[in-house]
Amino acid sequence: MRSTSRSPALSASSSSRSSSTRSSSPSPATRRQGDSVPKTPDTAIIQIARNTSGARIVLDHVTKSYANQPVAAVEDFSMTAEPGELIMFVGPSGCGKTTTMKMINRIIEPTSGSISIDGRDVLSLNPHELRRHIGYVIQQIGLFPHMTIAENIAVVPKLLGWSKNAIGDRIDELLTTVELNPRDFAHRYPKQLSGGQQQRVGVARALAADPPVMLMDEPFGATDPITREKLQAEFLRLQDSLGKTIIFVTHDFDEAVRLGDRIAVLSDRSQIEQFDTPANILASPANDYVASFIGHGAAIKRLTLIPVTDAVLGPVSESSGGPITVCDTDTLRDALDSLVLTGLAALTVVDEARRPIGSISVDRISAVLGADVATPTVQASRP
Ligand SMILES: Nc1ncnc2c1ncn2[C@@H]1O[C@H](COP(=O)(O)OP(=O)(O)OP(=O)(O)O)[C@@H](O)[C@H]1O
Repeated sequence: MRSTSRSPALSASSSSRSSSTRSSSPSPATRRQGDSVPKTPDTAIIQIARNTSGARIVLDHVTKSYANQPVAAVEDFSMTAEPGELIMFVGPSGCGKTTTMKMINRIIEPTSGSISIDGRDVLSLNPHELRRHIGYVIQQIGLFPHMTIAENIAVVPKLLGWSKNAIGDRIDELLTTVELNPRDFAHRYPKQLSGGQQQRVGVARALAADPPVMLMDEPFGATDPITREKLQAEFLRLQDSLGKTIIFVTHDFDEAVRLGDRIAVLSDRSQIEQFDTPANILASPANDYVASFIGHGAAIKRLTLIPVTDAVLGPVSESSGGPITVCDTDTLRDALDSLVLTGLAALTVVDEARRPIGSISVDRISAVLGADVATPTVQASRP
């Protein structure tokens, strides 16, 4: 099931889930609709929110059984996301990815098990407050159509009682961060933006209160492949500087490989088939299920993760010395693309100052993947 189009603010204000006080809170099963919402934020939430550069999330034996369903949607799920990690949930439709993720900000309440953020039991916190401090981005974006872009981004900071000036500064900063000029975009309405631009605003809005945790449910799924790739690249740059702890749900294994620090490959009821780095999963799938999920082209996918300098480079004399070169910051996949496109046997690898440091060929790329290819053992000269 895909997420609803509720924004963090909307889900906070329209949710019928109850609030509860810390430590003495009832279990999820006994929380009642209509419990009062504390006016002042819970101190535990303030402490979580203070840690803006990423929090540790622990899910411990979490199960979710929906009413009248014969089997659990999520069964006995345990996982730890370290501070600043970008964890990808990948699995087929209906396997429980979204349910698992939505239990972290309590849009969905677990049936049993515990979830903590930086050691604080999420299930004992006020869910409305909690959601204001967890960024949430979804495929359907969920921008409020009757609000300008600036007003959309301002929703959560307003709820948190920020001053007008602080909110204005934050809007400018965030729009600039997601590469939308505030002067051009702040006063437009969502329908006056392209899908990709709206998605950027969705990310900006989720970041508004500088949350330590972001939950992202197929955020780029509705965009065309070119926009999607651009949004992914921007998002990676952003995450490099922000270092949030992110749980990111996707159907797309290639997206998981491209973005994730670690990937959880899930099967029915959110059973973890493998939880590891993209490189390790591609190199050693844990079982047939994971291998079939990776699909064809595992070798090519692995090349996208390996820098060209991991190959034993040949002497520069092996390459044509022509104008087409490969940078030492490129991946082996980039090098392979260039070799295929030029039809050359080898290409020169250059450093940042464009000085030749060696050459790369298809054989040398294959050797990195463990293929038994005889390549001369001349080491590249490196400055
Ligand atoms: N509110 C609900 N009531 C009953 N069953 C539900 C509800 N929400 C989800 N389910 C069921 O729980 C299972 C997991 O759903 P979930 O949306 O978490 O899967 P998913 O992996 O995110 O799927 P998709 O990739 O298609 O979004 C599915 O079998 C789904 O039909």
